[in-house]
Amino acid sequence: MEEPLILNQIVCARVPTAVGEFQLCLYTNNRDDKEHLALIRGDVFGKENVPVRIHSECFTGDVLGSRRCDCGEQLHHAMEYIALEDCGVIVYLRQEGRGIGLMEKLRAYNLQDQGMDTVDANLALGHPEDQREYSVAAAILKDLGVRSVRLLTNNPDKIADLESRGIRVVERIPLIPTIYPDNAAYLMTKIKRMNHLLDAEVLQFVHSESNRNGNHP
Ligand SMILES: Nc1nc2c(ncn2[C@@H]2O[C@H](COP(=O)(O)OP(=O)(O)OP(=O)(O)O)[C@@H](O)[C@H]2O)c(=O)[nH]1
Ligand SMILES: [Zn+2]
Repeated sequence: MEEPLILNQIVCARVPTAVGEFQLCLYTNNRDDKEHLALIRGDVFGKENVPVRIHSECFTGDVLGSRRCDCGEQLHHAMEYIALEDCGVIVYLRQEGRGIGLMEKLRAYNLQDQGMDTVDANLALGHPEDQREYSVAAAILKDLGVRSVRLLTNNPDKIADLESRGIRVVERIPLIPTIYPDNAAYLMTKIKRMNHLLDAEVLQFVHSESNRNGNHP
């Protein structure tokens, strides 16, 4: 049986950003050697209906603004949303590349440039389509005293996983991506093969964009 998860909050520091000030708290745990993070606005302890984003690290999207995916935009939308509410948490999980790491994600990108979609590229490299789980995220939310969440996500598996770990998700807040020629096929795959909850209009737009650009997602 798996060892019980032990989580330690090591340090928190003030981070002023373009959308105001946050506290950034760093956690260690006994399951992996990653420094998982919580970016916190306001007093969330004991609160219900807290806006929460569980974000998986994407160096290319989050730092470089890559348009292969919608990660960078999702992170910034979540920060803006939480700033407007003046309350909320972004749990930043260091599970780069849906858990396969940056090296393998870059290999997967090369396979995608040869015509595979994001799911088949992972499978071709010997990885599951999604290697993530959210035990550390749930433990961080419990550590912060968050009682129920309004989750910023399009991923139904993330909601189910969190709920199975005792986090009450009272609402889903959709994240609507900007569609570019470089991410249209990728978004379509997320809708069709990963059950992501993107609106019908987005689906239609993705269709017309990918047809216009001759892509076949
Ligand atoms: N292996 C792999 N990982 C990717 C690819 N594109 C983005 N990622 C990673 O996918 C993770 C984000 O997952 P997404 O599928 O974009 O979104 P999600 O977290 O499942 O769902 P949302 O909450 O709606 O954002 C990050 O860790 C990215 O590094 C890809 O083509 N291949
Ligand atoms: Zn990304």
